[in-house]
Amino acid sequence: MSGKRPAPQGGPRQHKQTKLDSFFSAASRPKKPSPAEEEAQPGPVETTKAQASEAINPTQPVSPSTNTTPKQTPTTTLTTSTPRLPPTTIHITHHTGDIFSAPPATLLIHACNTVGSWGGGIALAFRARYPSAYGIYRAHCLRSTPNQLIGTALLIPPPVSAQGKEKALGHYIGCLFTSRRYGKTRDSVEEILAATGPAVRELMGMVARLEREGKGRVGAVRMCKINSGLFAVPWEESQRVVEEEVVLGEGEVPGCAVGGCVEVEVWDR
Ligand SMILES: Nc1ncnc2c1ncn2[C@@H]1O[C@H](COP(=O)(O)OP(=O)(O)OC[C@H]2O[C@H](OP(=O)(O)O)[C@H](O)[C@@H]2O)[C@@H](O)[C@H]1O
Repeated sequence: MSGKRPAPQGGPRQHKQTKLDSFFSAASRPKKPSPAEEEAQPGPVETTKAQASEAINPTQPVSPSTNTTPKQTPTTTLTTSTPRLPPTTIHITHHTGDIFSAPPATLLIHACNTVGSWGGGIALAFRARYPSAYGIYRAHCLRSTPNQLIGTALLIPPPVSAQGKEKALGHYIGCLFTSRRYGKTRDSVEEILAATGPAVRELMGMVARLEREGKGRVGAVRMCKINSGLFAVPWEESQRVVEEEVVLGEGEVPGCAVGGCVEVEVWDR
């Protein structure tokens, strides 16, 4: 079940980004090689960082290939005073209840491994409720390597033609690839946190792109306490990364943002 993988190394990436570091970090991530040609999946959407693979069905994905993330430019530009669009950040509010009770068009976010398993924790609940989304997630994982997926995201719009129940829920599913594997071979806390910021940022950019292209509209964003269960990362640390290290630039801001802020409702039972 679990892939064999050496125990997490003791020297994970340093993790003390500033907002500006974070602002540019995602854009500098290595791009995936050319996208594998893919069979049309029955489910809706998918995307990886540099995967230009769209074309799954009418709901269409959000390909990051035309992502509008700021181009990687010499770091010297960081200090220029050229006015940019004011950055947008994420603000978390806490709620008690069932995350799945969300109205249609809500984006539900959870953390995932990169090997294609929704086998435990809230992922298992996602799998039961959104079987076609699980199929898309799994196929997506099988087309890429853990190192290609880590720190990326997958946005799965509600199915247009799948089973009635899942379609009726009308939820967007947001997968954050925050650990390469799961169980005992999951990534270290530091690695998971280092992957969380870029994955959240990419997901927000995917939503923005989807909306810009007229392919959908996210009304609200809900998230579980990502990484805090089976991945064993204290919730406060993930919260800090999401609120302090994710800075959205031009083209990365979902339409539900208000006043330079995207509200992410964190739901816990
Ligand atoms: N049914 C339910 N309804 C509502 N809330 C539920 C719930 N079950 C748990 N929660 C809460 O949801 C938060 C996150 O806790 P989780 O342990 O789920 O996720 P995580 O982000 O730490 O880890 C990700 C890996 O867990 C999975 O399982 P596998 O690796 O496949 O085995 C994935 O696939 C990944 O790999 C915690 O606040 C839990 O209290």
